Amino acid sequence: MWALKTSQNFSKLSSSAFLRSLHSETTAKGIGIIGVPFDKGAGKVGTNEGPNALRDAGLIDEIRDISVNIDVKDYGDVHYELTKSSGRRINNLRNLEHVAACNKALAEKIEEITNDNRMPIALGGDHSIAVGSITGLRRKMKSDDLCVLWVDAHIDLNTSSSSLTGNMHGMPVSLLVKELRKEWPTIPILEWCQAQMSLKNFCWIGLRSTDYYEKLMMEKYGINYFDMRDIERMGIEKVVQRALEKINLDGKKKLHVSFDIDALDPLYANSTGTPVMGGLTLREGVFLMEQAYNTGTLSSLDLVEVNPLLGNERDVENTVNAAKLIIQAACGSNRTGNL
Ligand SMILES: NC(=[NH2+])NCCC[C@H](N)C(=O)O
Ligand SMILES: [Mn+2]
Ligand SMILES: [Mn+2]
Repeated sequence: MWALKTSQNFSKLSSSAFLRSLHSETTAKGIGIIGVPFDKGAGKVGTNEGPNALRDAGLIDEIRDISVNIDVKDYGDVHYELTKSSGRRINNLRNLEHVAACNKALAEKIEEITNDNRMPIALGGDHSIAVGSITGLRRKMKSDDLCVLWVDAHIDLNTSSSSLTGNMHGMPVSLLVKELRKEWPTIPILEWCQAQMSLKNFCWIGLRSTDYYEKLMMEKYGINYFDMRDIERMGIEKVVQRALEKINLDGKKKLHVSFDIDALDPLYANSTGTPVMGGLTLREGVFLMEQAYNTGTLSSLDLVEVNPLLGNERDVENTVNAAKLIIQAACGSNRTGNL
């Protein structure tokens, strides 16, 4: 009896020591959740309800449950104020003043979270929030230290003049990269966003809907992408490996994943504003994120475009659950259980 007790204690102790050592290698820091209740970049209302739908479904506690070593802090939601709003389109941009103000506030929050040595997870919100999220991350880095995996049905590369909708969730990448800076007029309220990334540090996975101008840009700049056909041909594992080789061959860069929930097939995530049939399965989405986590370079995440006002009750539940699984995978959750 005594012997049994001792050996139990011993194995308990050694396994938690083992876990600690594993974690200090992979996630040396905690996690910082920031809600971005924002829908002014989208054509439909409702993504502003995304962060609370995820919290109400137990996201924060479920991340805590992944492991005793996980330290999660919820930084609450981004708030912003408009000094004045014309309420009109400016340069074809819908709600520009809101997009500018919200993203400026978000960039500051992301900077604060990274200063606290935590991995920021931004809960959208529509995809325009990637502007603030990536700008905030980049503040403490050199131009080439960050690479981005953009998981999406869309490429979100429109500019103010090419966009057919004026919705800024279709434009975040073109605001972030230097190659497309000349395509933009000077917009003083966006001056804080410095467009210093290079397209060569981006790779897309899951594409199946691009506009004509976006396709032209893909050709012109030889953009890195793996569309649904590539996933069909190679399988998700190879696709993610190749994508990471393209943007982070030596593994020295930090990896940001910008995950638009519409990358998933509407079967799993129908509660989103611009669903496109023929997307990733939930298993592929989770596996992709597990691979990203396993590189040990994953340092931030956006999970965007969950819209609890769209679809029926079942759609909302599925979409929120899918988003939670993706986020948990980014935090090191293991599908066969965690110690
Ligand atoms: N983040 C998104 N869901 N983007 C959808 C963009 C759709 C379309 N390309 C547009 O510019 O409006
Ligand atoms: Mn999309
Ligand atoms: Mn998107």
